[in-house]
Amino acid sequence: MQVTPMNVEVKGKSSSADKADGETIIEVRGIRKVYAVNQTALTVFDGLSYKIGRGSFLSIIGPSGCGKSTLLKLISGLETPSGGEVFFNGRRIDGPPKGMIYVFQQYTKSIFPWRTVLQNIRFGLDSQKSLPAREAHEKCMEYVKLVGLQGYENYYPYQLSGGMQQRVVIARALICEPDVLLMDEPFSAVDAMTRAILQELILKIWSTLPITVLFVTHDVDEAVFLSNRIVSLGRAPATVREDVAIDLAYPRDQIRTRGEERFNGFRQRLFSSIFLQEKEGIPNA
Ligand SMILES: Nc1ncnc2c1ncn2[C@@H]1O[C@H](COP(=O)(O)OP(=O)(O)OP(=O)(O)O)[C@@H](O)[C@H]1O
Repeated sequence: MQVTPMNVEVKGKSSSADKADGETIIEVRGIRKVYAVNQTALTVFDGLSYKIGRGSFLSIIGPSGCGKSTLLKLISGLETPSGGEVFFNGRRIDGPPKGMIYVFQQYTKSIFPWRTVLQNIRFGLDSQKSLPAREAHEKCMEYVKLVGLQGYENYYPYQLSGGMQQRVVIARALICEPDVLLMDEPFSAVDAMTRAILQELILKIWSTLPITVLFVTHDVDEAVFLSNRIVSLGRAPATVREDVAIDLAYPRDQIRTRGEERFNGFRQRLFSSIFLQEKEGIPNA
């Protein structure tokens, strides 16, 4: 399936091609997170602070189990910090706030198998019940186009590939017009080529819509390809080990960008930092 060029104009929002980190949209201030595991305390964060600029594409990387997903859950209000605070648009978060949407890795668990593509996307609009049926349909169709699924709107999930199902989930998230899209390993369940295509798709979406993307991934290359900033966490209790501005030019291209010498420079620096930590954690490695 081809990624269609996007000519969608999302009503009520201006397009923001200039994606330089803007004012702070999210602030994590001195957060602690302690889990109780088998009657012992596991401290994942012990006073982490960080500010995220509006409009950024920030990837969070780090060794396995360092707390990447936990950080995303704390930011989204799905998890409560044991100490410290998270602010979104200057307001302290004390539960999932309006304006943030979570996209998980396991699209099969987020998609409704008994609903068509259009009906799945329509579900994202259900909070706007006042929207007349025709307008709702037109809006859903805009998002079908945005994710390149035109022609498939009446298909059921079982009739779609994994990558197409993840597109449905992304469209359903975006139709809520969030300020922040939180993505936790969203492409790790699809094959390598589909993943490369979805990476380009999410970049096109990010450059079209005024959204901030927080993206958790194990894949350093994916993080460098997508992000304008990468935070690399150390092992728990996690601190920010590296905070790198990825100043490769946008629009990025799977072949040209990955061939750039500076792409490899970023990749090498971040990969070695994580790899050495992973190795330290394995006895006799
Ligand atoms: N609900 C929970 N209860 C207890 N421990 C948890 C819970 N959620 C996460 N943990 C633990 O917290 C630590 C951080 O987990 P988290 O999933 O945030 O790490 P991660 O960096 O995203 O991991 P990975 O890279 O392997 O996906 C891990 O040791 C994990 O076992």
